Amino acid sequence: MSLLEVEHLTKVFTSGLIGGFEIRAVDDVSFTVGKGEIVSLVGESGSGKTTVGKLILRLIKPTSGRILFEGREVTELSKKQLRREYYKDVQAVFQDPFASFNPLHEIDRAFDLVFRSFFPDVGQDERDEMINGALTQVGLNPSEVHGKFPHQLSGGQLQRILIARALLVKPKLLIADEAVSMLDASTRIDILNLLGDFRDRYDTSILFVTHDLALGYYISDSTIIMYRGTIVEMGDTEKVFHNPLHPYTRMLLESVPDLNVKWEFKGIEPEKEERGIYEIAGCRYAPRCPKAKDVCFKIRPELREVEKNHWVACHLYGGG
Ligand SMILES: Nc1ncnc2c1ncn2[C@@H]1O[C@H](COP(=O)(O)OP(=O)(O)OP(=O)(O)O)[C@@H](O)[C@H]1O
Repeated sequence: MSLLEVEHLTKVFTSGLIGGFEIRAVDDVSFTVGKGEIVSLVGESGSGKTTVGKLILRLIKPTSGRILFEGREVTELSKKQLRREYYKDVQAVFQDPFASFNPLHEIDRAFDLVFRSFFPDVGQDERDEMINGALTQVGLNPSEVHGKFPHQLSGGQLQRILIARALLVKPKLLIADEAVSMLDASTRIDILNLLGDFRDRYDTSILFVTHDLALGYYISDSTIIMYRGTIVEMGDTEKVFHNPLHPYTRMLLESVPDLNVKWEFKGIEPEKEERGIYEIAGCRYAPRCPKAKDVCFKIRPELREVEKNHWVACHLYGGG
């Protein structure tokens, strides 16, 4: 049994009040995260990555489908079970560290809820020791953090504090949603290394949500490529990156800026029409796909295992 099993997960939002249309932000998505596995969820803006993370965290409810954590249905947990049990096992770090702190409170207050919820019996000395240990582990000097307000620290420092807080709980699963996107390149690598180190030490599983292919490749064992709410390709990271099969994955990989290539103006792509995309019965990528055939617009291709631990949803690979 995997630590996390996501089965046929679907989330439909209604957009706009008058003449509103439905957005199938997550559409029949299934995947697993094993114990100690780092899985990247990759896709461009609007592909549904954050919605998947929010559904797993039970911040929103699915329209249909199941989320099993250690075999237990997450959608059926009560608020009390979520607070007391689930969030002890599943923690998250989001993109914008500034948004996660109250600007009027000293940084130290950020740890209050963790201690109230998960370590209510810990005394002040032990609490200080735990916090200082966690801060040191993420490369911070505790004396430079205590008593400070958020505006007195950099984005990188704040993000490290949030990671320290999440890891203090020693969760079984960490959802890192664009957790390093706002950081400069060297801090970013430090934090990625920290996450990898934490996985090695505590066997923590990580769902690493990113639009950045290079970061996903660097950190993850498995990769899931999403396009407009659907999984188009997934499997061992090495296989997905070195033998990409779906035309969308190939296009994404070809779009990664190369240090040897200079910018050249090629015109501005017109904005994509959301409404049309969600009404396509077949592959959502068909309108953009240079290889699309008639069947691609009509029938949704199923994910097929094309080699061991490598799945692709594309009619070019018999995905009908
Ligand atoms: N609460 C909501 N109400 C209506 N539509 C929503 C809501 N949340 C997300 N969506 C829509 O669902 C789709 C998927 O959004 P989501 O934030 O999951 O994508 P994403 O891949 O995480 O993108 P980004 O990288 O830009 O955060 C988008 O079209 C978005 O506009």
